[in-house]
Amino acid sequence: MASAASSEEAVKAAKVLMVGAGGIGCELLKTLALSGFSDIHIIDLDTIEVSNLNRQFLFRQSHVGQSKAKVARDAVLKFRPNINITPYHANVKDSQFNVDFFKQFSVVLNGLDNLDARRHVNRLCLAAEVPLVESGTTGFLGQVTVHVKGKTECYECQPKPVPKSYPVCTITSTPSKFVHCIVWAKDLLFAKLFGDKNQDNDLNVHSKDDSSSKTDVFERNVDEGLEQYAQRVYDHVFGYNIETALSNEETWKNRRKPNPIYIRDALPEDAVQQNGRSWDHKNEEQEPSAMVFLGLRNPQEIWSLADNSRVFLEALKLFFEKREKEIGNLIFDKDDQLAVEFVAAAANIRASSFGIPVHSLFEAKGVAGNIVHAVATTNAIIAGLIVIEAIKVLKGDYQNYRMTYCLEHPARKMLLMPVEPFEPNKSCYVCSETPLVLEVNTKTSKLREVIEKVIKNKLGMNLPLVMVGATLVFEDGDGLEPDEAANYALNLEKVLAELPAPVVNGTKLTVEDFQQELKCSINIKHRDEFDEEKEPDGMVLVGWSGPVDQQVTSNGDKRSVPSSSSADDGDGTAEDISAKPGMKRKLNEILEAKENFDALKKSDVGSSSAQVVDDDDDDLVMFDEDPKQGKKKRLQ
Ligand SMILES: Nc1ncnc2c1ncn2[C@@H]1O[C@H](COP(=O)(O)OP(=O)(O)OP(=O)(O)O)[C@@H](O)[C@H]1O
Ligand SMILES: [Zn+2]
Repeated sequence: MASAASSEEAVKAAKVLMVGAGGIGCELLKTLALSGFSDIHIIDLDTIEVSNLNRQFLFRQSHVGQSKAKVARDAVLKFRPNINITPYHANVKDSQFNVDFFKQFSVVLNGLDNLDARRHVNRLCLAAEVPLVESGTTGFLGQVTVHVKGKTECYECQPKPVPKSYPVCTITSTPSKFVHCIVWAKDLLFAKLFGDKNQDNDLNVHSKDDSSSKTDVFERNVDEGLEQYAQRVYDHVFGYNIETALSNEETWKNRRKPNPIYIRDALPEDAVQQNGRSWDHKNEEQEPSAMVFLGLRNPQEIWSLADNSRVFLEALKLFFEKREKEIGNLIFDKDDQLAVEFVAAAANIRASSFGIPVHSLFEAKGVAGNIVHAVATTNAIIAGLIVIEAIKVLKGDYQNYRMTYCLEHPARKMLLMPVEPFEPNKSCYVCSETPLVLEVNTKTSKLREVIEKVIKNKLGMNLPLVMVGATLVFEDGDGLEPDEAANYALNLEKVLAELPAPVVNGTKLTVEDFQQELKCSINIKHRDEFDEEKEPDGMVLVGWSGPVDQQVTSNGDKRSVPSSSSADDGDGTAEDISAKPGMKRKLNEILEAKENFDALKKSDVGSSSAQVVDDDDDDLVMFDEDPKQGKKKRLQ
């Protein structure tokens, strides 16, 4: 029992940092405490919500609104009063959690739900040389990976699958699946009516009366009653726009034609009767809901076209009546009841028009919010595996490190698929020193664009510093002298070739983020032209296929499984895995369970909510999980 004893010692001596006290985190904290860990620090930025209570069992109704990290600590101290748990109700990206902070820990354990925070922790762990055990779950799927500097790959060594996306024309003109109708309702119609009016939008906004003018039919006319306005929008998007689309016969040669739907067809009798109703003033406090107003109680019920039409009109009116101040700034949020009602109803009416099966509000919400319902048992299994790997890490037992996948369909009676970890990727810019290559038009692109599009967005740096040779051309962050700040602000607006130290073909840039202690070199390659559709940034990081376009976010960090990470060809086969450098072949047998493997490949394991899985070959981004990020969209 020598190794058991040493495990015990390792556990006792360990000082552990847990990041995230959500679904996985609650299970993890409990398991750590019950396994003998006695010095645990927890960071979580969030407070407890009612929707957490079904699986984050350290929390109770009375804790709603309180810090997750603090309540989790108190709950565990009740059954392990003699251990030390230090909570931080804070963002792990805060500057207090710098490299020195990370250095005090023996191991870091992630129970996060987004790519941004995961990348940040990865970088700090590398800089502090502290091992990281990463994890993620999506419904029945889960995974745990071990990242030890120099021994295994880092979290960013392999690209993560980008979120599922759809060609714009499928969304605007030829939907064939319910998800296409949802994306239309959410990213086009909802955004047009309630979001930023200045954003590009592919909805046809001109009516037949004034198709030559610039008037936008979505603008409410002065003196136009709300009911009249709502009906006009309805008729435009479900009637007129469909008729216009039908006039292009080519489109429908090999497709089923849609039916235009006008309000008079959907609600022949009572369309006008809706006029003049007023909100129940006694219930002024309640969240406005078209469903509640219309007496539709069951979100799992499939509504008729008439009911969907009523919900559509009512929700639109309620936005104007009750939430007018927000109009112009709204971004679809799956937790916004009225927004979900509007999007569900609009998607269903569009689906009816295109002969696509309609769905309940509950199902529509799941699709619109990219929700995969979290499974408490998966979280518990994953938390157990994290502790197992953490103990190996503490003992330095690196021969036995495993990344483990929790599968949806047990194969050969196996629920878990352990895989030997990959070696570090020699061309990973995060954990190796391989320079990146940036193709850019140095005569037209400004420094600001390179910093925003490449250094911050793609490379994930928060407070970058940019050097051209030995000349500092930009620095971010507090503490700059006013003249320095002014100088950098000037540089930002200069094109690369005109910077004080000119950036031209062959120049080497050094970019650095002190907070993340990450430094990398970028070799500049001048290129005159870029394809607007395929290369919308107007610059390309050559060979870079990392988690670039991951708006993924709010909740949707995407972890990759071994195969999908290699050539990004989406063909996840056992061969792909075994061929991966550093990968041992002994798991081929297990990998024959292709059903499991495909499930893993498609489902982007890594968070409690994931992209909608779709089998189209489209690769255009329409989804966006992080409301702070702009919508990504490219035409094919
Ligand atoms: N940057 C961050 N710093 C600290 N904690 C974070 C950060 N990003 C995410 N978290 C925390 O990670 C946890 C992830 O847990 P989980 O996936 O269960 O999400 P959740 O928000 O609790 O649930 P859901 O999103 O399903 O409603 C959350 O508690 C969240 O607050
Ligand atoms: Zn790496």
